Amino acid sequence: MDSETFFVDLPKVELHAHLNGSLSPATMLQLKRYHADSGLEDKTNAFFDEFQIGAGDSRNLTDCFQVFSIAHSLTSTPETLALATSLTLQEFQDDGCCYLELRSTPRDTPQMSKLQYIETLVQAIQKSSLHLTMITRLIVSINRRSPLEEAEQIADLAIEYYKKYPDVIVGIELSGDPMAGVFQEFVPALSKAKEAGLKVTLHCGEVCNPEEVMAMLKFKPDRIGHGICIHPKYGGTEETWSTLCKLKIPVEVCLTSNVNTKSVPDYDSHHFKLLYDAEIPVIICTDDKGVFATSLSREYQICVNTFSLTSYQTARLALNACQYVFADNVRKTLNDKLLNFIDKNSL
Ligand SMILES: CNc1ncnc2c1ncn2[C@@H]1O[C@H](COP(=O)(O)O)[C@@H](O)[C@H]1O
Repeated sequence: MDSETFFVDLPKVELHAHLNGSLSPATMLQLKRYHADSGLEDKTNAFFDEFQIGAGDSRNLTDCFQVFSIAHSLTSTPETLALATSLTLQEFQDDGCCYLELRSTPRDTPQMSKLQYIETLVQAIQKSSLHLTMITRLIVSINRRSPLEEAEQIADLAIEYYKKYPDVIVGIELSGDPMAGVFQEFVPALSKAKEAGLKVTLHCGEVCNPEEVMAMLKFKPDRIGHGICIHPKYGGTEETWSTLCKLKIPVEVCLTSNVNTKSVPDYDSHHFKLLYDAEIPVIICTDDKGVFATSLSREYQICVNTFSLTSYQTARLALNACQYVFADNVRKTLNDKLLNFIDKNSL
């Protein structure tokens, strides 16, 4: 088996993928075509080529948050949102993903309410599950820029939909520009969701803010995203690092996203190695595969090549990731799939 095939064939779980950042150029083109065919206004023409942030791009993490509005303008009706979701799910499956936790921020648009946004995603996921082998679950996102009433509203909707569709909705998360908003103010909304049974993941340490990192770790989320500025070498403190080492909260690691937004200088100096060596659970993820022109199999390949992991270590990485999926009832199925792959390939 050549190495590229190995990384695609390896059954992988994707636990950190923002829907509107995951739209591939092919999906965006289909959405544009849909707009043209149905007479919907397409405001993206002038900006379409600006969507991807590549390796040599001069844009940074702050600039990155502006590009999402390009995708947003193509997913503002229930039909386009459903189309974007089903095309994206198909792409993850084609890349060898066997379980996906898709995340997205419900938003009001002239054509749909937040409630319709969640309903549309749930329906699109359920419909796709009829022909896909990949299992998909949904994490509802709260944007750090949201006013508190909106965060509360989203938490209430997440709880309502979790009760209605417990086999689709599994968690809630906090994301968006890390320079905006104050974590503590979102704690009541997140706690309410947690008490109702939803799992919680937080974007944590994407920029240097040790006080916030401490508050987030003390909140004891089920997972954290990125976890860059936690070790003192990366803008954290002894306290933030020792707390993470003690709590061993699993970290969703997004290599290319961090390199392309210049949150870390290059792959070699990515904090994956520190986390891995400290035996903190790490899950390789894409973040925004469309924006950063990547795929889950490519992220595994980059990780393995950068840190010289053996095929056995690679398979263990994918196997361990299964333990941290929010849908407890599919863990065994995923585990068995990986063990089968390891066995079949004599790893
Ligand atoms: C690069 N690192 C990141 N850090 C923080 N938040 C991010 C992000 N990448 C994406 N998002 C969040 O996901 C939204 C787009 O998908 P949805 O409209 O929700 O599907 C962005 O607007 C931002 O809030």
